Amino acid sequence: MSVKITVPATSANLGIGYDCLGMAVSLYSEFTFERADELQISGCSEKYRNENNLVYRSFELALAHWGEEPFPIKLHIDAAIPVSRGLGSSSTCTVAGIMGAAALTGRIVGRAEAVSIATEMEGHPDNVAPAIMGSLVCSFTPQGELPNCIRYNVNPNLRFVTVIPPYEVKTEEARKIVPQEVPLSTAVWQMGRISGLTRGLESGDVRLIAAACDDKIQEPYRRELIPDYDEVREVCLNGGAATLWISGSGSTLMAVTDDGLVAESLRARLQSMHPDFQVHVLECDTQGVRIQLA
Ligand SMILES: Nc1ncnc2c1ncn2[C@@H]1O[C@H](COP(=O)(O)OP(=O)(O)O)[C@@H](O)[C@H]1O
Ligand SMILES: N[C@@H](CCOP(=O)(O)O)C(=O)O
Repeated sequence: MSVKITVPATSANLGIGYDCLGMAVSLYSEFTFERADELQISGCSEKYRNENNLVYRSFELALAHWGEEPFPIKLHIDAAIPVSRGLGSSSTCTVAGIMGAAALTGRIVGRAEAVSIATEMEGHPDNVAPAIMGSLVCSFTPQGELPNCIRYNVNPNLRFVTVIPPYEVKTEEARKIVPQEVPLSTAVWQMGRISGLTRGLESGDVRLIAAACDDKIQEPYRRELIPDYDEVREVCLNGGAATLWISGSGSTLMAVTDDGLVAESLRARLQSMHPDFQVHVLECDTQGVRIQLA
């Protein structure tokens, strides 16, 4: 028996919601698992074809949670989501490993448990929660409890113009430049805007989305890691997008519009300016991780 796990890309933070907001989007990576006599990994770069592969480490972690011994697998990865661009490639690996372990051992794993194990692996729930649950998710973890995940619908008229530069930004490095403490005034600034952004994404009110998207915690520091930030932002805002945020820790930039024509025009313009970038018009993914037995 083989099992195919499909996991959506995720845009974490959405600018204002550092480490607590994330949204699943319509770009996917696929992971096919079957039992084998020895570990075999294909479809990814050579450096990941070993037992340190994040998918396999997450597979082992999930088995350990359930008191099961690890066993070798044949794993094939078909990833449309590029690595270290702020679209949650690491979360796709983590989520796939957990769901692959459940499927191959015949275990039913609920979304809450999957989010909890995945958060242990990732360190923060903002990518893994929407990758598992779909849609827009706000997560927080009360002391000593499992993560609480609040799922919001996203207005289907919204389009996310996703601009992926050819260079990486490693999340680990991008976390180091975010100040560990903020003044009270910054905390207050962020709180109101997080509420405004979730309501704006639900209702499709792009004016509210634009007003709320003004982060002071991480974007002012991380934009320095993305040489094309200023130019892409200007093109998107002048071209009719409501706002733009750094997706996750970058390097991807994501502009928001409720006008499909604006989205397509921006995609064409940015792609012709930067043939070496990937530029997609994405929608919110409402389903999250999918499992198919073959
Ligand atoms: N196909 C893959 N196989 C194994 N590990 C992967 C794969 N894709 C991504 N990863 C892991 O995810 C890491 C990238 O994570 P990160 O820097 O957080 O960026 P991202 O925004 O893409 O999640 C890689 O260094 C690697 O450890
Ligand atoms: N909240 C995290 C999100 C990182 O997302 P990624 O897709 O860049 O891995 C952060 O901002 O560090």
